[in-house]
Formats: sequence, C-alpha cells, structure tokens
Amino acid sequence: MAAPDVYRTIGDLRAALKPARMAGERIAMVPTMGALHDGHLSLVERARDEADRVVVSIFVNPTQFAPHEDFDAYPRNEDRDLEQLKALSVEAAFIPSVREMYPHGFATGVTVGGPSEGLESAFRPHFFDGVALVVTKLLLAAMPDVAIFGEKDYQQLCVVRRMVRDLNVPTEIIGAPTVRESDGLAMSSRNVYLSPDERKTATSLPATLREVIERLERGDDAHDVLSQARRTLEDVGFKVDYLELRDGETLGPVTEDTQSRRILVAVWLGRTRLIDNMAV
Ligand SMILES: Nc1ncnc2c1ncn2[C@@H]1O[C@H](COP(=O)(O)OP(=O)(O)OP(=O)(O)O)[C@@H](O)[C@H]1O
Ligand SMILES: CC(C)(CO)[C@@H](O)C(=O)[O-]
Ligand code: BAL
Repeated sequence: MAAPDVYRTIGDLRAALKPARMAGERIAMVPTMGALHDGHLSLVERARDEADRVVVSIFVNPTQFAPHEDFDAYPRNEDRDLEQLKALSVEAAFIPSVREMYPHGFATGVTVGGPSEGLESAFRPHFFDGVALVVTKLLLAAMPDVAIFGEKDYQQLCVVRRMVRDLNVPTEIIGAPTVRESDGLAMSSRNVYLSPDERKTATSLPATLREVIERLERGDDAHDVLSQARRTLEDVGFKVDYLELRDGETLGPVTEDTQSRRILVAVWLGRTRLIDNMAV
C-alpha cells in the first residue's frame, strides 16, 4: 500500500489529476475536515466503488465557523489521517492552507437558499455560506466526476445538491448513509469533546429519534410526539437547538405532497454540539 500523494496547492492538484482525466479515468472526491473516523472511511469506500481515482480533501474551513465556535479547538491529526487513507489505497490527499484557499483580498461568496433555510441556519447563520463557498472551491479545484457526502450532515447534503444543480457544476453528488457507534451514536469528529459521562448520555439521542419514528409510524400526532421527545432529551441533560420533522426531499415543511419525511435534531451536551437525523 502506498501513502496518498499530498497536494497543498490547487495548481499542483490540477496538474496531478490532468493525465488521469485525459486518460478518461473517473475521479471521485471526498471533502472532509480531517480527524478521520469510520464514517469518513465509509465515504472513501463508496468513492472507490464509483471511480478509478479518489481524492480526499482535508481542510478545516474557517469560513464555516463563527468567531465564537471551535475552529481553533477542532481536532487535527494529519499524520494519522494519511495513515488511514493509505490503508484504503487513496491516491491523492488535497490539504491546502487557509492562505491557499482564501488568499489576501478574497472577496467572493456563495449563498444557497431553499434547503439552507432554518434548522442549522437558525443557530449557525454563517454556516452554509461557508460550506457552499468551500465546497464550490474544492469541486472547482479537483473537477471530480462524483463527490460523496454523508447523510449525517443531511441539511448540508441537500444544500450541496442544490448548489451543484443551480450552478451547473458537472459533478454528481452522492449521499452515503450515517455510520454509527455500536450504541447508535452517529460518528462525528466532535465526539472526542464528550466526557465519559456525556458519552453515555449521548446514546439517548439516537434512541429518542428511533422512538419518535416508531410513534409517528403508529400514527401518533406529530406535534405531541415531538414535544414529548424534546422533554425527554431535556430531562437527560441535552439543550435542544431544534428537533423538527421536515420533507425529506426539499427539507421544507411536510405537506400533502411529501413523499418521505425526515426527523432532524441538533443538541448541546455540555460544550459539545451533536447533530443527527433519520428517515421516518
Ligand atoms: N458518521 C458518519 N457517517 C457518514 N458520513 C459522515 C459521518 N460523519 C461525518 N460524515 C461525513 O464526512 C464528511 C466530512 O465531515 P466532517 O469532516 O465534518 O466530519 P464530522 O465527523 O461530521 O465532523 P463534525 O464533528 O465537524 O461534524 C461529511 O460529508 C460528513 O457528512
Ligand atoms: C463539507 C465540508 C468538508 C466543507 O468544509 C464540511 O462541512 C464537512 O466536513 O462536513
Ligand atoms: N460536519 C459539518 C461541519 C461542521 O459542523 O462544521
């Protein structure tokens, strides 16, 4: 197994991918912020199935963090990440500096409406502008045929799909299922912030979502079910940012035309913010 080639500039990445593209190879990209776990690795495996060549980007993107958020504390471990990518025979890692992505004088933004409204945006108003901007730049840097995003960040996946459609970016976006710990907690780089006690409590989050789904499928009133689930979460110590049932395709409100519903949640446990979602 060879370690991935590491590219730190957009120019070097483009030059390296050019021969593969000219030879008609299919290129897949997996954008990440590093601190890789099995959730990320499942995206890489999916990318492997989809393409001849896999590029994983590792970039903790400052424009999606508000000044009071955890940009500085965000876990970073490039050597360990590269070891994991080596084990999966990933050919290329794109690890740009903040200066490379946002050179002095940078003055452009990307704003997506539709699915970015509400949910995360109500609590992290800057977030999707930062994600849409950096994903646009990453896709333009690698020009992949396909890019894989996790359903764990379901609203992000919907926003990226909308941005790619609206801007005619020639990349197919694939959503991959959420990988969970054995007790059901969605894997997330931020789980390392949890104390041992908080980690035990955290398992109530997916358990509560599963109860919500069971009750909705039994036909219980959605408003009652959500109010009770919110109280359950608060009783075990979560502070709830949102717990909402949405149309699974548009992320708008559930209407008569809704084909699939999705329950989405964001909570705080001490200083850690957790998000999760499940199809109903
Ligand atoms: N448990 C998971 N299952 C599937 N995909 C995941 C999982 N966790 C993250 N991803 C996906 O990996 C990609 C990179 O995510 P990111 O690097 O932010 O990791 P993260 O674990 O979500 O970190 P954070 O704690 O910042 O939310 C995103 O497309 C995200 O949806
Ligand atoms: C898509 C992404 C890599 C953009 O920085 C990030 O939001 C993430 O890791 O989910
Ligand atoms: N996984 C999404 C990146 C973020 O929450 O900042």
